[in-house]
Amino acid sequence: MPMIDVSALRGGGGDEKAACAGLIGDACRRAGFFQITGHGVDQALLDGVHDVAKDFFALPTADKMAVALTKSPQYRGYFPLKGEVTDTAFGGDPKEGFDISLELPVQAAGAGGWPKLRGPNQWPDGMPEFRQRLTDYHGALCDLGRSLSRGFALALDLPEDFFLSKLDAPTAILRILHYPPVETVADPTSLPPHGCGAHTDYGYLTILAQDGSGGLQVQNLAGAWIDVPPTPGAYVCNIGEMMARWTGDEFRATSHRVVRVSPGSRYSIPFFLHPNPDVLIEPLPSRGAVAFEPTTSGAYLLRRLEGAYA
Ligand SMILES: O=C(O)CCC(=O)C(=O)O
Ligand SMILES: [Fe+2]
Repeated sequence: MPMIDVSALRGGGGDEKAACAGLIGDACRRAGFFQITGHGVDQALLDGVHDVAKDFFALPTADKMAVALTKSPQYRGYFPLKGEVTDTAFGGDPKEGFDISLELPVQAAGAGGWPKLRGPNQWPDGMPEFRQRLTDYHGALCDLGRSLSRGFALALDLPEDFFLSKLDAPTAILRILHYPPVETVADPTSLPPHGCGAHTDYGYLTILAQDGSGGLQVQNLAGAWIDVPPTPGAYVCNIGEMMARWTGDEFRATSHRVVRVSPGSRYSIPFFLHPNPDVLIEPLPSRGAVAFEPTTSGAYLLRRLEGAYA
C-alpha cells in the first residue's frame, strides 16, 4: 500500500501538487487504498481523542445507551456490541461505536431539508472533554478531506477546486470504535469470526486512524486479504462507493475487514466523508461514461444507513 506525503496539497506549488495528485490517482485506480503522512493533523489531538474514547467505552452500558444511536433520527450516538452489521452473511459485529457529524440546521422541512442527515449530535453527560476533543478533531479531518479533494480533482483532470463546493455542507461522520477482547464477551460463540466484516464504505472518502493492534485487511484484485500494518503518525485513506460511482469505477471502492486480534482491546477512529446531500453523483464532466444511475449523495447514504443497524 503506497505511503504518500500529502503536504503539497495543503499549500505546495503547482508541480508538487500535481506530483502528489498523480500518486493519489494511481493508488485510487489500483488498490482504492493508500496511507498518508504530511497531513497536518496534530498527533496530540488524535491521542486526546483516543484517550477520551477509552473513557467513554469504559462507561456502564446504561450510560452509553442513554445516547443510543437508535434514539437519534440522524444516526448519531452510541451503538452497542453487535449493533452494526457489515457483512450480511453474519450477525452484528463484535464492536461498539459512537458517531457524530456536523451540527448543520435542518433547512426547510420536507424535500431538501434532509432531516435524517442534518441535526444535533448526542453527547454523554458530564464529559465536556469528550465533546470538545471529538469536535476539534472532526474539524481537522474535514479540513484534511478538503485538502485530499484537491488531489482527487487534479488526478481526474478537473479544476483543483471541483469537489470543494460539493463538500461545504457535507455529511461528515466521525466514529470512534472499540473492539473488546472476545474473551470478555458473554457467549463468544454467538459472535462472527471477524472483528468488522468484509464491506465497502458508502461514501466519498474514509480517513482512518488505527491504533497499534493491527487487524485491518484489504482485499486485492486476486481476492487475497492483505494486512495493513499500523504506521504511527500515518492515516489509512480509502475510496467509498459514491466516489467509485462518480468516477465510473475508475477509483475503486475496495472491500476491507478487521480480523480479530487478541489479547486486548482494539480502538480505531474512522472519518467518513460524504458530499453535501443534494450533490448529484453522476458521471464526472471529465469522464462521461454512464456506468450507474445518478443519485444524490443524501439519498444514497440514507439507503445504506437504513440497512446498517441491527
Ligand atoms: O476499525 C477499522 O480499522 C476499520 C473499520 C471500518 O472499516 C469501518 O468502520 O468502515
Ligand atoms: Fe470500512
